[in-house]
Amino acid sequence: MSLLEIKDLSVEFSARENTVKAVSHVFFKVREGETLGLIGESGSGKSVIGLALLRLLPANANVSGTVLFQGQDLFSLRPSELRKIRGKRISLMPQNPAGALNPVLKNRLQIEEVFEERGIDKKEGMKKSLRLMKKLLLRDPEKLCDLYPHQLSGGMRQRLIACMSLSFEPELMIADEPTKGLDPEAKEGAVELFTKIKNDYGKTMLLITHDLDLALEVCDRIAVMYAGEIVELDKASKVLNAPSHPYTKGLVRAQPRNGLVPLSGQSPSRISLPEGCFFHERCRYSNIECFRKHPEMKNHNGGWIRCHFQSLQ
Ligand SMILES: Nc1ncnc2c1ncn2[C@@H]1O[C@H](COP(=O)(O)OP(=O)(O)OP(=O)(O)O)[C@@H](O)[C@H]1O
Ligand code: NI
Repeated sequence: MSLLEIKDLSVEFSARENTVKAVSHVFFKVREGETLGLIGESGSGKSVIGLALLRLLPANANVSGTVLFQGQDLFSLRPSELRKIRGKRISLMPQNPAGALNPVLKNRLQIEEVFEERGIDKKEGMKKSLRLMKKLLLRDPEKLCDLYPHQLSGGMRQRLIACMSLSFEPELMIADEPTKGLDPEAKEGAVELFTKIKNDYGKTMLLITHDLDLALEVCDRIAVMYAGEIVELDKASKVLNAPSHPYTKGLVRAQPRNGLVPLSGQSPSRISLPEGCFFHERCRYSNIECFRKHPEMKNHNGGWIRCHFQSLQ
């Protein structure tokens, strides 16, 4: 069964006299126990999806579509009902973990405060967090709790936040750019961390990342975003080792291990998107049809692709 189902999700931001189309007609399901990756270049709409489904976007965001969590429509919940889900049944590890911790509070107090805010006994919560910290590769967690956030490395901070999120036993974890700003060693640690969260705790995850190595190691399936829409969705190994969409091919070739061949050109303006395929200007296969007609998502070798010429690839 799908734990999360997103149907026709669109997000527009009104900014002065313009409208920015951040996310357009996104569909996907995340099955119980599955890790779905969201990849795509900066500005493609990944974080906005994570924030939209928890209704955490600012007031100038116009959101449409349906988000079902265990069959329950999150967009029709009252704020009090949503608060019971947010941070507890669905946890979000934000894009900037440093910003998620208060710099003047020792780690122990941060953890206790998070439990208090959610109406959970802080001593109980602390015990649970410490147990998780031991399991999730943090040495000497007691000592770590007596330090301030800035005394921890980026990787340690991330583990601390992961433990805090996991202690609420969320059914779904959303992690936004968990390896951003980490050094190579900490990045490897993050792969280990998320693999453990997935395998030992069987968590269902939505993993938003630029880090294709992390995505390949941890994700079961991957959705590739371009200019606010999904252009390819398939098993992780297929998307990253044998991509079908010309954009995904470019993204994979731009990886250091594949020669760092950059994808030329820029993604289109989100204020006036092209009529045809959003990728046509940068695509080496494009022709007149791509210029005129916006491609629909189609089945392709068991996955999904938004391209007029998938049969040629
Ligand atoms: N509050 C906002 N007001 C106006 N536009 C916004 C707002 N938040 C996001 N956007 C726009 O929405 C689009 C998608 O942004 P988003 O942050 O989801 O990208 P992303 O894929 O997460 O990028 P990155 O990889 O850099 O984190 C961008 O064009 C961005 O400028
Ligand atoms: Ni983002």
